Amino acid sequence: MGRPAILDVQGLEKSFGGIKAVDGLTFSVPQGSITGLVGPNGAGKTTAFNLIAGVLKPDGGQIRFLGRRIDGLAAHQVAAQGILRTFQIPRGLGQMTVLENLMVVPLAQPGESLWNVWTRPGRVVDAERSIRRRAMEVLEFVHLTELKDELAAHLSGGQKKLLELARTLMGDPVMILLDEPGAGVNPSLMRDLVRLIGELRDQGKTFLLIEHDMDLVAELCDPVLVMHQGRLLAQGTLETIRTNPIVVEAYLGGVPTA
Ligand SMILES: Nc1ncnc2c1ncn2[C@@H]1O[C@H](COP(=O)(O)OP(=O)(O)OP(=O)(O)O)[C@@H](O)[C@H]1O
Repeated sequence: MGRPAILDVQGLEKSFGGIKAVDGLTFSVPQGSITGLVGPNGAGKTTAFNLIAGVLKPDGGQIRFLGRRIDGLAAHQVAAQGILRTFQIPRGLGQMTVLENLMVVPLAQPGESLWNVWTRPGRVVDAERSIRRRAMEVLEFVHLTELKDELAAHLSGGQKKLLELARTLMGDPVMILLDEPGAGVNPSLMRDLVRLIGELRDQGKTFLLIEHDMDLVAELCDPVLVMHQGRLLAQGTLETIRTNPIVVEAYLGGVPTA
């Protein structure tokens, strides 16, 4: 018996003009897993992520999270259900400190409503204090406390990846979608990132991650889902998919011949 699915995707479809980026995609993500989503360039991985996260609306198909339909919900509604995806730190936030980057994560906070500012200022101050406390806890967890006053733009590639993960943790997600966590990360920070993802999984969180670095996939992911031309081509452990001739063919087809 496999682990129960936390996320279930059925027949998902998305076209851009004449291009079927996601074309009948069906897969599920086991609860408590670190599931890898791999595939050659243009396979549709990023589009699939954006459909799950509510950044894009599907043309067809269904997405269920913990048994409830989430396809077609807006990103903030998907986030409220417990799914958060990492985004590159937007350029504007580069000029804010690491701590501020966490404090401005849009959470449903009473301070957001002007009505509360006028009628219950004390509550707003309390909310800000608790956001700050939470941000400091998250920074401690990802080992960025010492850099809390540094501008985000000054961080290294790996530190930015930690900050991206930290921003999702502000919302205490059930499931985290990680977009190429290994890209541009030096080996020592990579160890930190791998350890943190493992710890968060041990705390009960589920991960779905897009990654091109197969060493990182080998270390972290089980199962691994292979996408090709908008569909699921194969799934299993990395060892089984690596030696699967259909997968090898798909990857070779995607590599330009020099
Ligand atoms: N906004 C868009 N408008 C038009 N075409 C798009 C758009 N987004 C993606 N596509 C196309 O959809 C297909 C799938 O792209 P997608 O970025 O999802 O693939 P991917 O597997 O994430 O690729 P990579 O590994 O290179 O990031 C590609 O042919 C791409 O050119």
